[in-house]
Amino acid sequence: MNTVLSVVALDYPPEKLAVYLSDDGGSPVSLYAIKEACLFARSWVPFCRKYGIKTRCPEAYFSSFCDDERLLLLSDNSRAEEENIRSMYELFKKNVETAKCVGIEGSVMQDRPPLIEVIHDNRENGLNNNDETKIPLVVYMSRKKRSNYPHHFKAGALNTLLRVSGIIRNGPYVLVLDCDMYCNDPTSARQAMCFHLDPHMSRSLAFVQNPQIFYNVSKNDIYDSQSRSAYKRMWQGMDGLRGPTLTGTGYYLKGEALYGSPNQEDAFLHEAERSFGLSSKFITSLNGTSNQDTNGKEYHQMQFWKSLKTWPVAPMKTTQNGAKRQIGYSYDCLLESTFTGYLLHCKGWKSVYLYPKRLCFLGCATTNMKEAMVQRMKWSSGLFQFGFSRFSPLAYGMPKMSILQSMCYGFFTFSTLLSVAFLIYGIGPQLCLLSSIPLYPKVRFLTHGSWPLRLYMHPPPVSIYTTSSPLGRIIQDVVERAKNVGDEVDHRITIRMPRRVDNLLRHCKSKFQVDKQGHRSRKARRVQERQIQLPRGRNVHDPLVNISRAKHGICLVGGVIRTMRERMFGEMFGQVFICYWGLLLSYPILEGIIRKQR
Ligand SMILES: O=c1ccn([C@@H]2O[C@H](COP(=O)(O)OP(=O)(O)O[C@H]3O[C@H](CO)[C@@H](O)[C@H](O)[C@H]3O)[C@@H](O)[C@H]2O)c(=O)[nH]1
Ligand SMILES: [Mn+2]
Repeated sequence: MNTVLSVVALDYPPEKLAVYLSDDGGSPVSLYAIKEACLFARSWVPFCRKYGIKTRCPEAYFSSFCDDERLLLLSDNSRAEEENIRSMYELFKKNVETAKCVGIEGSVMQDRPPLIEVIHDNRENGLNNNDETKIPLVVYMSRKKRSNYPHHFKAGALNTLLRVSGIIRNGPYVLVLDCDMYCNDPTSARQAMCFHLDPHMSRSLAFVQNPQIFYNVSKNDIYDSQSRSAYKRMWQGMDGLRGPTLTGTGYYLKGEALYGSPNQEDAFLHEAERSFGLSSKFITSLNGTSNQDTNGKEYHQMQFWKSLKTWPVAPMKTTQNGAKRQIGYSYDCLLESTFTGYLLHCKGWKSVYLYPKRLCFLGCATTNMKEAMVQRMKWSSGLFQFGFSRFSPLAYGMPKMSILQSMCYGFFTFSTLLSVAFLIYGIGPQLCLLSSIPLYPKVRFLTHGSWPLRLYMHPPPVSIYTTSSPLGRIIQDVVERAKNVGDEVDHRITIRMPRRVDNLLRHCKSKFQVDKQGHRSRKARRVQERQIQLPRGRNVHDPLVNISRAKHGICLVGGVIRTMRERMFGEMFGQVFICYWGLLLSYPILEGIIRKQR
């Protein structure tokens, strides 16, 4: 509910804002929680507006992370008010946590009817409310589910949301936010609108993407949650082409982009019924005329869902030559966001990367190795499937976008194949060391692989030099990048490679797995994050990781003894180094395995 509260409090005219919660679990507790959250929001939002509070996610605001903000903003007089709000928040949390005790059903039914409920209607008391106390429209939605019927996971939920929101308020721009993220800057919508309303780019701009950054990443970031290579480099680079790809959360999308092509003068509305099906309400909303008063009762009725004609299969549009074309979020790939973003780029839409100093959105990263692996596996298998589908960037994408852009997409989708190279790289040099077969030129440093980059060490004088002189800073930057490459190589060998094997072992078929949702306790997460947390019980990765470590160790010891005996220091230097670093860098995983075995 913190996600909802943080967007309800966005610094944007409340009458132009509508917040929809899609509860794909269909849990009565969520419905109860959002009602309670709305009650709390009536005090929380005016409080935030009054004191210009930046962190409008209450859990974050009342945590120790925001001590400075609280001290800066609040004078002694307002302390009492803040205490009052805090106790209201605690009460809200307690009510939700104990909801099951007061008879609210906690279990989730597999087969269930759709439900939509307007939780807060900002028009019910007329439009003359005091702006300070007004909050936007809040709607709860849970779509129909049948256990024997595909629901298409998040893409299905998003398409239903698009239809529902199209009929209720029909906002032209949509912010998609996962339930494990929150809005960290109330001006985020205004920032995005600067791009969307810019006359130079608005006609072809489909979405403004924010990076997906997590608040609970420790200094070591052992699970690589920051995805630095993506958010700090690749997305910036793609911004110079047609823009970064869609990352699934924290983006402001122009709804129209999903239905038509850029620079099209509403042409997609001709013969709209043929194109979008028989929902007259939805057609009206596409014409931009639907802006109904929300009458809470109306949405309880099945009639509403009937009029909506929710898409059971991929939403289709019939083009002028009679061919069917998919619209909305695509169901062709489990990574619905990246894939839909790619299709938008293929149609000629552009995107923008927004990476402000104060991040607009913050999320909760995975907290143990199993979760991290499951998530990465979902991404890699989704991308792999996409790369080899008929929509492959190298076949379908190449004629529709620039070579550079299709190469970027090609890199995402085929980088899974690099694991084969890394597998060879992680076995070959070590075994050759053991058998005294030199692979690298005699200590010729900058010629092969990433191992020389890892030579970088950080003694104090080097640190002082690198931080105090401009040249030093450049060197430091280069070295940081080199280290990142090194980390990436190591990450591939130690984490991605076993994951691929695991993926293959698990019936060679991709499966969508949802991670544990919600915001985790920051403190608990920080403590955990210092050490790798391996899941309990036997895991298919353990033997692989153990074999890999044992091989590194044996090859290192055996290889060094042999090198010394045969006096081949120069020839074997590179291979000895690889073994040494391999062992050293995988220490956290070894530690995790040992701790788990104990
Ligand atoms: O059947 C489903 C499955 C998921 N979700 C929602 O989708 C979001 C993302 O799901 P999550 O399990 O958190 O996936 P992650 O791997 O953490 O998500 C990353 O990867 C997804 C693509 O698989 C992107 O869409 C996300 O934005 C990105 O954060 C969450 O809000 C879920 O509630 C649904 O609504 N219905
Ligand atoms: Mn998530």
